[in-house]
Amino acid sequence: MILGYTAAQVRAAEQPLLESGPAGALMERAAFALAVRVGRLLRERRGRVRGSAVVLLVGPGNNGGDALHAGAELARRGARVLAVLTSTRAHDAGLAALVAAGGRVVTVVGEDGVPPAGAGGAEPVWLGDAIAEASACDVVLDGLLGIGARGGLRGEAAELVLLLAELLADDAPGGPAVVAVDTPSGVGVDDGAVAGPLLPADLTVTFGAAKAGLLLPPASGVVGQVEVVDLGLDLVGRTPAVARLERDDVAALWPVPGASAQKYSRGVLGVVAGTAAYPGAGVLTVSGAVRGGAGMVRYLGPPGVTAAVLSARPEVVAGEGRVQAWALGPGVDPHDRVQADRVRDVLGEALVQGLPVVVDAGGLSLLPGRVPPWVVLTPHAGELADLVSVRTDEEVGRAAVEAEPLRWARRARELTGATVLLKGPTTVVVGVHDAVYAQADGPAWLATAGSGDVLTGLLGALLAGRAADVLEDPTLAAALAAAAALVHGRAAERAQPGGPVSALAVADALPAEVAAVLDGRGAR
Ligand SMILES: NC(=O)C1=CN([C@@H]2O[C@H](COP(=O)(O)OP(=O)(O)OC[C@H]3O[C@@H](n4cnc5c(N)ncnc54)[C@H](OP(=O)(O)O)[C@@H]3O)[C@@H](O)[C@H]2O)[C@@H](O)CC1
Ligand SMILES: Nc1ncnc2c1ncn2[C@@H]1O[C@H](COP(=O)(O)OP(=O)(O)O)[C@@H](O)[C@H]1O
Ligand SMILES: [K+]
Repeated sequence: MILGYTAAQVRAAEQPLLESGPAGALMERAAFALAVRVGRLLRERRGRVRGSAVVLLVGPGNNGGDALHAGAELARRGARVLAVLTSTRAHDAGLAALVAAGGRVVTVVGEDGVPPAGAGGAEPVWLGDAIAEASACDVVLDGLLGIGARGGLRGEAAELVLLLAELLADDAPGGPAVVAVDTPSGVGVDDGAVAGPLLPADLTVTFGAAKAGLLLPPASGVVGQVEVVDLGLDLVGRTPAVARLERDDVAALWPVPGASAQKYSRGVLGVVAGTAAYPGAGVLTVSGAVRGGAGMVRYLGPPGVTAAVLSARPEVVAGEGRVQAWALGPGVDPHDRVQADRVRDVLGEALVQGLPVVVDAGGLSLLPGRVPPWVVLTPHAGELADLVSVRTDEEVGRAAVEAEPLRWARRARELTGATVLLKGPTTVVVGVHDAVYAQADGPAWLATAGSGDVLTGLLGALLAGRAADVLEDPTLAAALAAAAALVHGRAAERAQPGGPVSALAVADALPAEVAAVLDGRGAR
């Protein structure tokens, strides 16, 4: 599990180490680890460190200090290192170390070509020249802002990043790798907000612990691979702001049949999905459930859709009967009276009986005022925007939700009482006690019609398999939702690595992905 902490939590955990060790020791350790990692990257790209070109983008604080010290280490190993200062202040010891190691320092600040005070006599250069150097080097280190950032980048740093990011986005492969120092500069360290220009990173080397903003969307889309440098911070007892499950965590959550299992004990899922207008949603939802490992699936819907469901998945049983959980709503047009009433009735009954339920798509507008946390909503951004807008006098649009997914997922949880899984490139789950998960497991190919229906069925199967546990401990609902998002995302990659997938292909890849997750755990 990767845990993400706030800037304040990391600073508090650093404090005892800063007080007990010699001045600058922590930064030197951080910078040395950064240099080792960048050295590895340079060897992968150029065969060796000596002779390679590294450009440091340096801001006013300790984040710039990290970049300068790492640059000094790389210069000692023979790299050609250029530091570009974007502020009138820069970390003194870092500057001195870089200069002593043979690095060059330029500044893009200063009026009329006069170098700024306190920048070690840096040579003034035009912004365009600094950008040309950065775009032609092997690795750019983004050390403009770290956990001291307040809001997005401003001033010369913002201009530099805007233009460089545009240039690198347009460039064919072969441009520099971008390594973010601690965080891509200017991201919301605690909330993953993106306000202003950013340099998307290939790799983020983060110090002490992952910062929450690196895991949360939209920033999670620009961090590249995240590597945590262990600085020995003691974070025990501090509740992380966000968690990201990995395969081992999911293995521990997944219901595995014991030797004496039978289909009913494994969990029966009831599905109400699909209408004459959207029959495929019924097929995809039951496919997610059957392929995801439900003990049994019961389907309720119009005769035409039932026929399609049974022809695609003969394992399904049509009609009513006892279930341990429900999956409701994919392909349900709220104007289709019969199927909409069925969703309402089933939901009402499930709430009375106290059964876990997944509610998706058309089912979201049929939800009563308040529901318990073992009801899991699975909207995409547009559906969540509608849900909030209908229940408040706030006029929320899809773009607003995409800009601040966690904020709006929390709002939806507050308004409904449900556990909320907000789908997107990074899927955010908010559950009981404000537990937050952020999963980024699927390729962008997963953004294809019907793939959300498969997730609904899969999560339904999971809730049915662990229904009693979820009711006893409702915090589990969010963890299971995050687990379903992981398996769903990885199944898409497994279905066609690096290429397009159809929703049904994602469902078909679920058994192999579940087996891979469980590999080594054994049956319990
Ligand atoms: N603690 C430790 O021992 C260790 C810390 N480490 C490293 O330190 C980093 C944190 O360093 P930090 O605290 O100096 O903050 P940092 O992010 O470099 O810059 C803040 C400065 O930028 C400015 N500024 C703020 N917002 C701005 C904006 N939007 N646009 C423009 N400017 C803005 C603001 O200046 P002000 O506006 O207040 O004058 C402020 O001075 C951390 O990420 C990690 O890399 C590691 O070495 C491990 C050991
Ligand atoms: N850019 C992306 N990268 C990875 N996964 C994505 C991306 N965009 C969407 N997804 C995932 O694809 C699925 C789409 O679901 P949804 O929007 O409900 O589609 P549908 O309603 O057609 O089934 C979700 O699981 C979502 O998390
Ligand atoms: K940075």
